[in-house]
Amino acid sequence: MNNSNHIQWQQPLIKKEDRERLHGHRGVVIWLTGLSGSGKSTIAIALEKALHEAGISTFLLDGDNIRHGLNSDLGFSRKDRTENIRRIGEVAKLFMESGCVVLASFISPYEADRMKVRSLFNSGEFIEVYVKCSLAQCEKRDPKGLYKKARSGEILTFTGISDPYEEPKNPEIIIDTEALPVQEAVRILNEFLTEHGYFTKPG
Ligand SMILES: Nc1ncnc2c1ncn2[C@@H]1O[C@H](COP(=O)(O)OS(=O)(=O)O)[C@@H](OP(=O)(O)O)[C@H]1O
Ligand SMILES: Nc1ncnc2c1ncn2[C@@H]1O[C@H](COP(=O)(O)OP(=O)(O)O)[C@@H](O)[C@H]1O
Repeated sequence: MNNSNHIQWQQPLIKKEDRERLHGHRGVVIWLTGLSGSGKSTIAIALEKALHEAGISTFLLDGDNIRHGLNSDLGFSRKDRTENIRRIGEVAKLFMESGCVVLASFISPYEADRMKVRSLFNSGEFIEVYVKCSLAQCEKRDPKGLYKKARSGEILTFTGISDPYEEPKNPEIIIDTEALPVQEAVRILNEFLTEHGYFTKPG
């Protein structure tokens, strides 16, 4: 039953801007989308380390990990992927509002689902990063042996093989991991955040 008619929004005294002042930087979501094996987790983990060492409050949300807990009831049908991304979008927003730099690493294969997540945020709070890598290269890397299983039919509806991946239409950043080493991707993302004022102490 939907009880939303009987729920009222509570207005807290402490706002996002107050928490950002405490952290000394802005809250933001860096949303990494791309094929399995494109390098999303590798880049997110390396970026988080660099930011943490620079004194930035971070939180990493990663596909495999979230699917062990919060989203353990979801599979890989179109409907479940959409619900997966919807819930993660809400979680990312909570962490962003806590004043953290959120690194969200999910295949998130559907443009409409990513756009819905984006619509939860104000301008500048959501940065979409397309971690670009050809299917051939992802399959060559196959870090978890999943492409092999997808080709043999052991895994059904596998992104890129038997399920779609829709390339982002207007991502803020494209990182081509066939051309750039991990540390260069980290440098580019760090530079973007610095140049756009995310690390300056909010007034
Ligand atoms: N069928 C199928 N298709 C794609 N991926 C699969 C599948 N089955 C399991 N896995 C593993 O689950 C990880 C992707 O989870 P996500 O939550 O990021 O997927 S999605 O955004 O809901 O499409 C994905 O992680 P990454 O390889 O890091 O992308 C895989 O390890
Ligand atoms: N330039 C690069 N950027 C990111 N990962 C790379 C790069 N070159 C090679 N790799 C390798 O590709 C694999 C990417 O795996 P992973 O980060 O788990 O991808 P995803 O999270 O997108 O599934 C890792 O084994 C990583 O070491």
